[in-house]
Amino acid sequence: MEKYLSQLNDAQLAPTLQKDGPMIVIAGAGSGKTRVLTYRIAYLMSQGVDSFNILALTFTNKAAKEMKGRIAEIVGDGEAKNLWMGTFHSVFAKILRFEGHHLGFPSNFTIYDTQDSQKLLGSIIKEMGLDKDVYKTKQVYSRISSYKNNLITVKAYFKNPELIEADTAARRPRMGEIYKNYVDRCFKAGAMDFDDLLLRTNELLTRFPNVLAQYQNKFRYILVDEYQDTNHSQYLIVRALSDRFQNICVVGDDAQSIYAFRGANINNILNFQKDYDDVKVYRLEQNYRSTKNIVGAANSVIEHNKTKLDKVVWTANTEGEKIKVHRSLTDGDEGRFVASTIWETKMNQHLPNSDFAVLYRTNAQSRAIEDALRKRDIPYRIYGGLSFYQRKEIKDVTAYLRLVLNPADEEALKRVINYPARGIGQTTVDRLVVAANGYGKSIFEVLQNIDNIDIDINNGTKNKLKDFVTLIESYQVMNQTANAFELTEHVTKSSGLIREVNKDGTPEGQVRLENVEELLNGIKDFVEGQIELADAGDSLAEFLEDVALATDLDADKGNPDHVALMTIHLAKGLEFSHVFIVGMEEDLFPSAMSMNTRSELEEERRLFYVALTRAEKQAYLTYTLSRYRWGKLIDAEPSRFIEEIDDQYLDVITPLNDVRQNPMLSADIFGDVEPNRIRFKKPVKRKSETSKAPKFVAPKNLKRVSKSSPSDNTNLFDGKLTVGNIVEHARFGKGEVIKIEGKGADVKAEINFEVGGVKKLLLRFAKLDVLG
Ligand SMILES: Nc1ncnc2c1ncn2[C@@H]1O[C@H](COP(=O)(O)OP(=O)(O)OP(=O)(O)O)[C@@H](O)[C@H]1O
Ligand SMILES: [Mg+2]
Repeated sequence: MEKYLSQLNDAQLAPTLQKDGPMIVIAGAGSGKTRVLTYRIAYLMSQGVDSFNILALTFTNKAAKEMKGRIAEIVGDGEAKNLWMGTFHSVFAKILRFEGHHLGFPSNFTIYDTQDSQKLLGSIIKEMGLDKDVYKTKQVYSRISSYKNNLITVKAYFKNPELIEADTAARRPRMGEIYKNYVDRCFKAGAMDFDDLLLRTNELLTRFPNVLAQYQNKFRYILVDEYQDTNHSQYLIVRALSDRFQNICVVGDDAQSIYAFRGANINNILNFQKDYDDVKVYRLEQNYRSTKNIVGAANSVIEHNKTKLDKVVWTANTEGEKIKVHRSLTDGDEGRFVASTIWETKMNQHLPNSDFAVLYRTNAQSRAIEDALRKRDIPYRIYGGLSFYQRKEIKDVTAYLRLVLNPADEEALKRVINYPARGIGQTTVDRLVVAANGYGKSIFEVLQNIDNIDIDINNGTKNKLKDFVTLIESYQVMNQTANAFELTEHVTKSSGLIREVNKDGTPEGQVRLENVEELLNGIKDFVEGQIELADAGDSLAEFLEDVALATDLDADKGNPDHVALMTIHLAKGLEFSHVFIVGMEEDLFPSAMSMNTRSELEEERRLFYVALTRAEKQAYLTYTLSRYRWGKLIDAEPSRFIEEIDDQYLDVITPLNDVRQNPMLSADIFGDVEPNRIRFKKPVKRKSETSKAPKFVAPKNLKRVSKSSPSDNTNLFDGKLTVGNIVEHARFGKGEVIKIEGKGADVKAEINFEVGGVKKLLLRFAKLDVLG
C-alpha cells in the first residue's frame, strides 16, 4: 500500500480507495473529510486517472491551495499543477472565459464585485425615479442574488405570480423591472456578477449540449468539499457535469450547514442518495482535531437541534482542559480578557500568535478585541473585512485596467471618467448613460462617436471626453506589447492617480500610496510567475480575474504569525489550537434576527457548533453584562448556547468578586446605569466556579483596611500603598502591588491581578480596596 495511505484510519480508507461511482461522506467536524478528499485525489492519480480529468471544488481558494500543496507533496509538483481546483466561482469563471461567447459574452468579460453590483443597482433605482429608502440597494441586491441562485431568470420572474406578489407585498412592485434593467446593463457592459458565474454556467450547460458533453468528458472525477453549503445553482452544475460518468464524491456535515441565509440548501446533502444510483454512504466517527472536552461539549450542543442526521463523533485525543467561560462587565473588558489571556498563554506555553483565533458573530465586534490586542502589541489580522482589492485607491487603479480589457465596463468607466478630476461633471455622465441606453450601446461607444450623435453636451466638455477616450485607447495600444506590470505602472503615473492619492500629504494619503505600491508589487510577482505561460494581454486578464475573486481569506500578506480574527462563518473548515468565541450573549449569538423560527435558531446553533469545533486544545466562551450596540449601552444576558453545553465540560473562570456578588460596585462602573437594571435571567450554571486555582491566590484572613469611594479616592493611596500590598479592584478582582511610580496626582501602581495579569493603574482613578 502507498505510504501516505497509512495516514488514514480504516473508515477513511474506504471512501479514499473507492475509485468509481457516486459516494457521500457524511461526518462530524474534524473527522478527516477534507483529508479524505485530498488523499483520494492523490490515490486516483496513482491509479492512472489523468490529473486533467479531476475537478475538486472547495469552499475557499485558500483551501484549494493547501490541498494542492499537500497533493503535490504526495504525487509531485508537475502533476498536481494540472488539477482543476478552486471555489465554484473561480473554476467556472475560467470556463466562462473559454465558453462565454456562446452566451454573447466576450472572453474578457468583467467580474462585478458586490460593490460594483450595488453601485449599478443604485443608479438604476435612481434612473427609474424610485424611492431609495424603499428600494434599498442592499436588499434589492440580495433579492436578485436569491433569484439567480434559484435559477429564476428575468423571464421566469415575470411568469411567476407568487414572486411578483411577494415583492409587491414587500412594497417593491417594480422589482422585476429593476432585475431586468440590471441584467441588461450587465450584459451590455460585458460584465457578470458573482451569481452570474453560476447562473450563466448553468445556462451554458443546459442550452449547449455539446459544451456540456465536452466538460462531462473532461471532468471524469468530481469531488466537492463542504457539500452541505452548496446552493441550488451549484447543485445543478455538479449534477450536470457528473451525469455521464457518475464519479462524484461529496463530503459534508449537515450539522455545519450555515449559509442558508445566502441560499445554501441543506437538502442537497440530505437528498444526495436519491440523485444518483447506487450511492455509497460513508461515515467517519473519529475526530482527530479536538480534545475530549471539546468534542463532548460540541456533541451536547448539537443534540438540541431537531433537524439533523444522527451521527457519532468521538475522539481518542486527551481529555484536555474544560471549556472556559468568562463573564465581563463591558465589551472593553472582554477584549482585555482575551488579549491578556492570549498574552499569558503565549508566554507560559511558548506558543506562536497563529495558534490563537478570536471568532465572533458579527464584524462589528472586532473593534474592542483589536483595541485590546493593539495595546498589548499582539499582532493580529482581521479576515473578511474589506479585501485589499476593494479599497478605494486599488479599485481606482483596477478600474483603468478593466477598461483597457473591456471598455464597455460601465462601472469601471463611471469610476474613473472624472477621477482624477478632468472637468467632466455628473450631469454629463448622466446624459451619457441615457444616450447609451437609448442607442443600446456601451458608454464607451457613445464616447467614441460623441460628434455624430444627438446629445446635449457642449464642445468644451466633448473635448475633455475625447481626451479621456484617447487616454484609454493609448493604454490599449500599450497593452499589445507591454506586460501587466509595465502597463499598470504607466497607468498610475500618466492618469494622475499617483499624484491624486497623496495630494493632501496626510498619513492616510501615505497609506493609500503604499497600497498602490503594494498593488504594483503584487502585479510584478504575478507577471514573473506567469512569464513562461502567457503573453502580456493574458497576464492582465488573469490578474484581474484573480483580483475580482480574491477574498480576504485568500491573501497571504503581512506577518504570518498573527492572531486570527474573523466571523464564525468564515472559520468553517479551519482549525486553531486556542479559540475564543466572544459575545456569547442572547440577541447577539443567537442573533436577534435569527430567532423567529425554529429553523433559524437551529442554523444559529449549527453556527455555534462550527465555532466550537474549530478548537484543538482550548476553547473560551466569553460574554459581557453590558455592551455598546447601535451607540447605546444595553444590558446583555448570557447566550442560551452556554447553558446547552453539558456542565461537565465547563469551567467558569469569572472571579467571585463580580457585580453579582456585590451589586453596589456596579454603580461606579456603569455610571448612569442603575444596578438593579442588570439582569441575570439566565445565569450560567457556575458549578465549578471556584474549582480552578488562579495563578495568583490572595492570602486568606485579610481585613479591609480602607474603603475607597468615588469622592474620596483622589490621592487616597499616596504614600499609603506599598509594594506587596494586596488590593481589590472592582473589575479586575484581587491583585498584588508590584511597583509604584510617579508623584502626586500621577502616582501609578503596577498590580498583578488574579485575572488579567499585570496592569498599570493611575491611582487617582483606580478604585481599590487595600486588603492588606
Ligand atoms: N487519520 C488521521 N490521523 C491523524 N490526523 C488526522 C487523521 N485524519 C484527520 N486528521 C487531522 O485531523 C484534523 C481534522 O481533519 P479535517 O480537517 O480533514 O476534518 P474535517 O472533517 O474536514 O473537518 P471540518 O468538518 O471542520 O471541515 C486535521 O488536522 C487533520 O490533519
Ligand atoms: Mg473540512
